[in-house]
Amino acid sequence: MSEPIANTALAEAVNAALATVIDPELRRPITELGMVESVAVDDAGRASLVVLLTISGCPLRETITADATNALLAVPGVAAVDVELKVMTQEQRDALKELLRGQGGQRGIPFNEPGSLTRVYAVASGKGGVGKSSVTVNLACALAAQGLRVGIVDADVYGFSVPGLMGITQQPTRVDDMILPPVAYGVKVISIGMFVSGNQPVAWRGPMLHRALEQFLTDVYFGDLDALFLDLPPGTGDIAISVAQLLPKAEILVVTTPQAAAADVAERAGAIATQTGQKVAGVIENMSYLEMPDGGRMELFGSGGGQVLAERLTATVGAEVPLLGQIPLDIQLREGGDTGVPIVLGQAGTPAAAALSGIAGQLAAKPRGLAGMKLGLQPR
Ligand SMILES: Nc1ncnc2c1ncn2[C@@H]1O[C@H](COP(=O)(O)OP(=O)(O)OP(=O)(O)O)[C@@H](O)[C@H]1O
Repeated sequence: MSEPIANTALAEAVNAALATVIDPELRRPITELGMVESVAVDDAGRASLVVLLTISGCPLRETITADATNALLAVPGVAAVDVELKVMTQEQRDALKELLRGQGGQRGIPFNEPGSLTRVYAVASGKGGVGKSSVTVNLACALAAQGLRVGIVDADVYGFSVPGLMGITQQPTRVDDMILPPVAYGVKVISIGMFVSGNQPVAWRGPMLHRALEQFLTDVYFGDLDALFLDLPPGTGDIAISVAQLLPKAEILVVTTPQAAAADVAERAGAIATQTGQKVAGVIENMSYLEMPDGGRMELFGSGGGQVLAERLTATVGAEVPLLGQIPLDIQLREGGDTGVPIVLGQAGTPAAAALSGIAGQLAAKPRGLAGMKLGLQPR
């Protein structure tokens, strides 16, 4: 253990600097997480910092080392930095888990707690290939870019594609029974794809899917989120039912193409809400048109499907279901998906990115979910 820093002003500046170092997975200052074991600065201005990692193979050790070094070098009076990495003891890890999960460290789905303000959106579609995953990823990134805390659960078990769309190759870190999701563009992402090796198909049936989703929602540490998106498999299968059971507060976002036939199938995906008691937050029409070089619009997949679907769902569920936006076809949207840089971040000026950001803006404008919130009144 090193000596405490004698110079109070320097000690304060060093602590303040370390408080700016954010753990890349937990997204909280390393000082709050009990990750700073000790810090000392000698007369020559050489700082010695001991950082406690959650697990020995922590994939982000280099990021933490570099961030802590840079933060300390910015402190006047610090000329050089040595970082020693150690691993937490079981006791320290337990204390960390308790800090993250709250007193008693109980396990459960945090988004269902009465005080949870997270808005949960289940992104559904009638059929595959309409751009559900691309829309999910872009909405999440657009909200994160606005400073919101956002997570994605890629529950599209048969066609998981979110990690690829966001350029994520890192595996989740396990801290005992707690899973820390990789973060890309400020969005915490967990996917079935991170738990199967290579490109193996997931041949799971209903009960297993339900358990996998339940585990994601219980064991993955998302922290306090403003919005959580679930990318569902296409159709009205088991997962949609599981989501309704596991996250009754989840609102459904239905993605469709403008084609009348696609809207017909999508209506079934949205109408499931009448059976599950969920709310339909809105319809998103994707692949609405292709902008021609002369400024004209070619409606490759017909037109009007999104509006018709919104009207039909409004009638079916008995509450206003708005058409939240129409996203044009854009090669750059597909390319952004292929390279792992969502179009709202990589090509923000394009009409497709503007349409996606417009939809994200409508979601961001909604107040954080207050339904079922406790008033916090205590009987005296
Ligand atoms: N507006 C668009 N313009 C151009 N390409 C698009 C657009 N939307 C989606 N795509 C492309 O269409 C393909 C299918 O999109 P995506 O994977 O997002 O669909 P999906 O509905 O999630 O499919 P599945 O349910 O089968 O996983 C991808 O290659 C994607 O890049």
